[in-house]
Amino acid sequence: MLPLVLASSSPYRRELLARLRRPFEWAAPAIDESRREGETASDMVRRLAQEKARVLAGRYPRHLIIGSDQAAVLGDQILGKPHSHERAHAQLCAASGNSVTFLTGLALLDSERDTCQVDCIAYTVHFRQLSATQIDRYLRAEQPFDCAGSFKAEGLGISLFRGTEGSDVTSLIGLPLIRLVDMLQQAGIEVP
Ligand SMILES: C[n+]1cn([C@@H]2O[C@H](COP(=O)(O)OP(=O)(O)OP(=O)(O)O)[C@@H](O)[C@H]2O)c2nc(N)[nH]c(=O)c21
Repeated sequence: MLPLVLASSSPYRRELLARLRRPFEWAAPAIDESRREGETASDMVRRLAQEKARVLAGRYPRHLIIGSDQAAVLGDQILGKPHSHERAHAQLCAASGNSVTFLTGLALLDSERDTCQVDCIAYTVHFRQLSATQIDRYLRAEQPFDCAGSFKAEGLGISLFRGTEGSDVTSLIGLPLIRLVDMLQQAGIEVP
């Protein structure tokens, strides 16, 4: 059975993968994450998930490598990680009263056979009407500045939601575990 590698710098993806109780190594994939002209958000996250896995194939040549990438789509905007209070505030102001769809690309690369399974999972969040004061209070309490969309759904972020739609909340948090279990099974790894 090939050893498992998570191609990610995200602590949240590591926490999610640990739920499956299989040993794994992780390494940060250094790739250019910019969107190509004319590329849809779902094509982009599928491509970037694969690139994150493939960039580590030289270092892990007989492994199953997991890559993932997320984009938050609000109308014609793509919301990335805010990295600051000001940008997070702007993202949540734009999301207030609206719906944001999180597209999460997932790739499982068998670097020995050079075969790759790829998918994109959608999860939609409907936001409450939020005042500037509520947004400030939330951001000071949770500081979700390394999270696309500027919240942590597993934490206080839930208080910002009017409702959600989607089949796997782990895809919202960053790594779609239900689909990943299918892919691992396809690659010969049984979970549980
Ligand atoms: C909506 N949401 C997004 N994120 C994080 O936002 C980031 C999306 O950004 P990314 O897909 O570009 O990944 P990142 O650059 O962090 O890591 P990489 O794998 O090395 O490329 C991921 O780290 C997600 O885990 C979230 N993290 C948590 N804990 N909770 C959430 O609700 C949540």
